[in-house]
Amino acid sequence: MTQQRNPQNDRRRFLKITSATAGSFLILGTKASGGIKGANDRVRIAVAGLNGRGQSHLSGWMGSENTEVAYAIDPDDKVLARGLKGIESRTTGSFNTRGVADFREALDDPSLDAISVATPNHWHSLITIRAAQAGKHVYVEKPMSHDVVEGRVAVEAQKKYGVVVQHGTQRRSDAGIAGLHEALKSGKLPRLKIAYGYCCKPRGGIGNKEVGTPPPNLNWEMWKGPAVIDQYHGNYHPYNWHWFWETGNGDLNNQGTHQLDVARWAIDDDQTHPVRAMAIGGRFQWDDQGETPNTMFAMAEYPNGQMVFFNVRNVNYKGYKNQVYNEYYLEDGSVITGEGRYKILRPGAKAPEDLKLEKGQVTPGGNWKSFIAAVRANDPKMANGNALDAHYGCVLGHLMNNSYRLGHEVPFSAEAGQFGDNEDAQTHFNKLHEVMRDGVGVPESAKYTVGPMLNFDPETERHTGDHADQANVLLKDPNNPEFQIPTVSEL
Ligand SMILES: NC(=O)C1=CN([C@@H]2O[C@H](COP(=O)(O)OP(=O)(O)OC[C@H]3O[C@@H](n4cnc5c(N)ncnc54)[C@H](OP(=O)(O)O)[C@@H]3O)[C@@H](O)[C@H]2O)C=CC1
Ligand SMILES: O=C1CO[C@H](CO)[C@@H](O)[C@@H]1O
Repeated sequence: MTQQRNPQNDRRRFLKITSATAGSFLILGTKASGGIKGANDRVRIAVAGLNGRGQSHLSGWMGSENTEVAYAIDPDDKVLARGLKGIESRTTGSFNTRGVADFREALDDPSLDAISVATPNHWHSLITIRAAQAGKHVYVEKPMSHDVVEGRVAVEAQKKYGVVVQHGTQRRSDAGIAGLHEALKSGKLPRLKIAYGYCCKPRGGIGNKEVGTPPPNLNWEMWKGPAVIDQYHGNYHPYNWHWFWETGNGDLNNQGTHQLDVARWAIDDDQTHPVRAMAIGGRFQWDDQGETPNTMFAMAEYPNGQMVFFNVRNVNYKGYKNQVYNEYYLEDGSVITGEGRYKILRPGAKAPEDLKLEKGQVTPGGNWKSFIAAVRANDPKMANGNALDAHYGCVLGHLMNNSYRLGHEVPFSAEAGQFGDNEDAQTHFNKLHEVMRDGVGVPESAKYTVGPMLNFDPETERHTGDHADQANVLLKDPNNPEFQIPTVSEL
């Protein structure tokens, strides 16, 4: 996937894409409607990935003023045709949307302003990087990166080409959450000790599917892209790619990316990455093909001593408690809960009290309209959840996952956690363990996977110390030759 700079494009340094994809391009189109009606400042956006979240992207852009979906992109003929039909019926033919299997074709169009990415995770950084090089603004779904190294390249590409990159962490557009974090950082509230994220939503196993040949409607090379996958099986798509390491990041960096990002956002502004991270968990009860854990307790520590704790719990059971939110443990012993409408339980108090806070600073309009406003203003600073914040939030999860992936099995017991002298971590892990033992009914014969405490250097973005050699391998996925992530110096 080689690209060369085209100096003729002054506005966005459009890059001509020189390499062709394997296989032929599929070009479809919605019914032409007598031409584009919008004024010159109409934002023309491409949507990549049309199956699930891509539908929300389409609705978001269709609900934004003077914005046209110029391209619909999907490597699956059937999904693409269905997507185009939906666009046509929702816009009564007023868009002139082109359907393509290969995003590079959209990036090749000088009249395109932006691309929104709702593909599986292994594509997010590469499309972001190539779009930035082509001078296109990017709305990229969470997690912006599938590994640590590609996330950094995406950050540098955004900086170099000056495009807007907004991360699909829509809580970044919530002025209520921004207000709480501003209050925590300004000293109006007691100092934050632990930012705790929960991703506890019930899910089920995915069974086992035989390896075989991809269906004829799927351009498998374009689906795989940068991910090295030995053999196709039907469990990769749609959606269940989340539970395989080469394409997904488990629920920690799936649903959990939202809560990881909120937790990291609450940490002091001068902190970038944690210096230590570890995780313990397992894939309990489901006898299936999935690789990522359905249960996890993880912790990370920043250079200033502030911590992030995280809890993933997906195994359903009678009495399941849904927890998809954040909590804030403060140094004076207070605990803040609630999202948007916060309550604080102060030490010694019998009940929590309402926390009345000023709204914080965000670009207004919610996640979709704020992005369009930033694109129209050509101002990357207006992004609610910019590339750098996206990187820091995603890396937090990647480091926890790295620890888990290097873990060893120990008996399923409350003593399994190895948190040094961190009593808070032991207390919170014990709560998870009790739910898994008493609620879910995980048998004593089961095993936890306990990851090592990994050290990380926030400057070099490399693991250091014990286990560094193995952990550094996990910082960068292998890529297929045609879809290599460029290095920063190649940008
Ligand atoms: N912010 C939010 O609240 C949410 C965010 N998301 C994020 O959105 C992303 C998509 O998730 P979801 O829709 O659930 O996943 P799906 O698997 O349902 O959809 C992904 C789509 O992308 C297509 N695709 C694969 N490769 C490419 C490519 N190279 N170019 C264009 N399209 C491609 C897939 O093709 P095929 O049909 O062949 O599989 C599929 O249609 C994820 O990263 C997820 O984290 C998801 C839900 C909510
Ligand atoms: O299951 C899901 C629904 O909510 C999440 C919100 O981002 C998705 O990413 C996830 O795949």
